[in-house]
Amino acid sequence: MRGLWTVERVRAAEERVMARVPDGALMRRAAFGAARVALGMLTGPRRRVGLLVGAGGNGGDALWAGHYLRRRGVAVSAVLLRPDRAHAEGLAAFLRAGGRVVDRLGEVDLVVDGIVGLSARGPLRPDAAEHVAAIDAPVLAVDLPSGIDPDTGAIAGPAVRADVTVTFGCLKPVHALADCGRVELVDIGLGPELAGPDLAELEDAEVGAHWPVPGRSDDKYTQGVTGIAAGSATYPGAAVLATGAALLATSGMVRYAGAAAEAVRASWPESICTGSITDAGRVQAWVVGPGLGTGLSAEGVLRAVLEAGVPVVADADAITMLANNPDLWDARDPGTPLVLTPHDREFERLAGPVGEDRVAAAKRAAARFDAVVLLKGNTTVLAGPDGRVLVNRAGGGWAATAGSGDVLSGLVGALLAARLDPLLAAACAARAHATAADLASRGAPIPASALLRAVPDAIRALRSG
Ligand SMILES: NC(=O)C1=CN([C@@H]2O[C@H](COP(=O)(O)OP(=O)(O)OC[C@H]3O[C@@H](n4cnc5c(N)ncnc54)[C@H](OP(=O)(O)O)[C@@H]3O)[C@@H](O)[C@H]2O)[C@@H](O)CC1
Ligand SMILES: [K+]
Repeated sequence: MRGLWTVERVRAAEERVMARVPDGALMRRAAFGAARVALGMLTGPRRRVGLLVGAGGNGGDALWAGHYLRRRGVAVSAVLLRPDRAHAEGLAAFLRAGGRVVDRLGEVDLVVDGIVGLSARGPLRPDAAEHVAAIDAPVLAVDLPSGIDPDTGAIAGPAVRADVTVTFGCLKPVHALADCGRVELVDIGLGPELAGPDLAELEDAEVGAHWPVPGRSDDKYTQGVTGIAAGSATYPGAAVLATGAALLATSGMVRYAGAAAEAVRASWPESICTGSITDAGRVQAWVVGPGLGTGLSAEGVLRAVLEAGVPVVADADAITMLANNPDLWDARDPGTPLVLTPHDREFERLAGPVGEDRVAAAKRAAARFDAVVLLKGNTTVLAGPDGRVLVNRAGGGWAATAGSGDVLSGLVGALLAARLDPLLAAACAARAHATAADLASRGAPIPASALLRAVPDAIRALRSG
C-alpha cells in the first residue's frame, strides 16, 4: 500500500525531525535529491536550467538544488518572484556556486518549479502565472506543481504542468489526486515520524493477491453468487455489461433478474436468468441500478434488494432513486454492507455538491450513509464508513465511456459476493477496471464492451504484478 499524508501531518513529522538534525539539513537533503532528479532529466547536449523561485521553503529547495547543479557544471539561472523574501541561505549558496539571478527564464532546457509547495493557497499569483505561461521546456516541480492544492489536488486557476515532480519524505494527496507527471520520492528521514497515512493507494500486486482464486474444494456456490438487478426493456445493454463483468471477475455463479433476461441469456448463456427479482434465488451480493430506470417497479426492485440482507452495490438509477426517495433507505438491512458508486452528478443528487475536496466529500457521504462511497473520477476516491480512504488512479481517461460504470458495478458485486471487505472489494474492482481500460485501449478510444473483454487480461496482469 502506498500511503499519502496531508500537509498537517507532514509538517508535524518535519518538526520532530528538524528538532534533532542540524539547521537546514532537511532542506539540503531534499534539494540534493531534487538536483539528482534534474540531472536525470538533462539528457540533451545542452544543460541550462531555469529556476522559478517563490518566497518560502519551496524556493529554498530550488535554490539549493541550483547550487548542487552548478557544482555539476550546469548553467543555472533563477527568477526570484519575491527577491526580498527569497530563502536567504539558499540564495547565498546559489550565488556562491556561480548561479545567476535573471528577470525572466529565457532559453533553458529544464525549468525547476520552486514557486510554492506545502504552503500553497489558491491559484498561482498573477506574476507567477505569467512566468509559468512562458515556460517552453520540460518542467521538474519541487514537492508539487505550483497552483495545485497539496491536500485536495484542486486546481483553481493557472497551474504548472509538471513532467516530473520530486517530493520529499512521503507522498501527499496531490500526488494521487492531480496530474503531477512522474513522481519521484526522496527520503529525508521522515519515515519514523509518520504514523498511518491519511489516504492510501493499493499496489497492483496487492490487488492481485486479494483477488479471489478458487481452491480445490470450491464450487460455483462457495465462491459467492452475484445477483444482478439491472437493465430494462429500454436499456438491456447495462444488464449485459454488468452480468458479464460479474461472470469474468470470479468463478462464482451469476444470477440475473429483470426485464433484460433474454438479452443477458443470449450474451451470457452461463448466467441464470429470471424475469423477476422475486424468483431469482439466493445470492451473496446484489448489484442494483444500471439501466434499471427510476419508476415504481424499479423502486420495488431496489427495496427488495436492500431488504435481502446481503451486501449491495447501488449504482446509477439506484443512486438517483435513493436521492429522490429517502424513504427507500428504511428498507436497508442495518449492518449489511452497501457500496454506492456515484459520479459527480449522482453524488450531488445524493449528498450535495462534491466541491473541490473530493476526499472530504466522499468521507462525509460514507459516514452519513454508513456505506462505502466510490466517487468516480480520473482518480477515484473510495471512502469507508470507518474513515479509511483509498484512491485509485486511472492510467488514461479511456474508461470514461458509456457503459463503463455498468462493468465496474458488476466487478464490485462479484468481489462482494466473494466476501472481500467492502472497501477493498470496491478498490480492487476500480483497479481492475482501470487496468482493463488501459489494456483494451492501447491509446485509442474503446467502447465499454472492449473494456469488459479485457477484464481477464487485467486480472492476469494484476495477479502477476
Ligand atoms: N519544513 C522543512 O523542513 C522542509 C521544507 N521543504 C520545502 O519547503 C516547502 C514549504 O515551504 P514554506 O512552508 O516555507 O512555503 P512555500 O510552500 O514555499 O510557500 C511560499 C509562499 O508562497 C506564497 N504562495 C502561497 N500560495 C501561492 C500560490 N498559489 N501562488 C504563488 N505563491 C503562493 C505564500 O506567500 P504569499 O504570496 O501568501 O505572501 C507562501 O508563503 C515544502 O513544500 C518543501 O518544498 C523541504 O525543503 C523539506 C524540508
Ligand atoms: K512547486
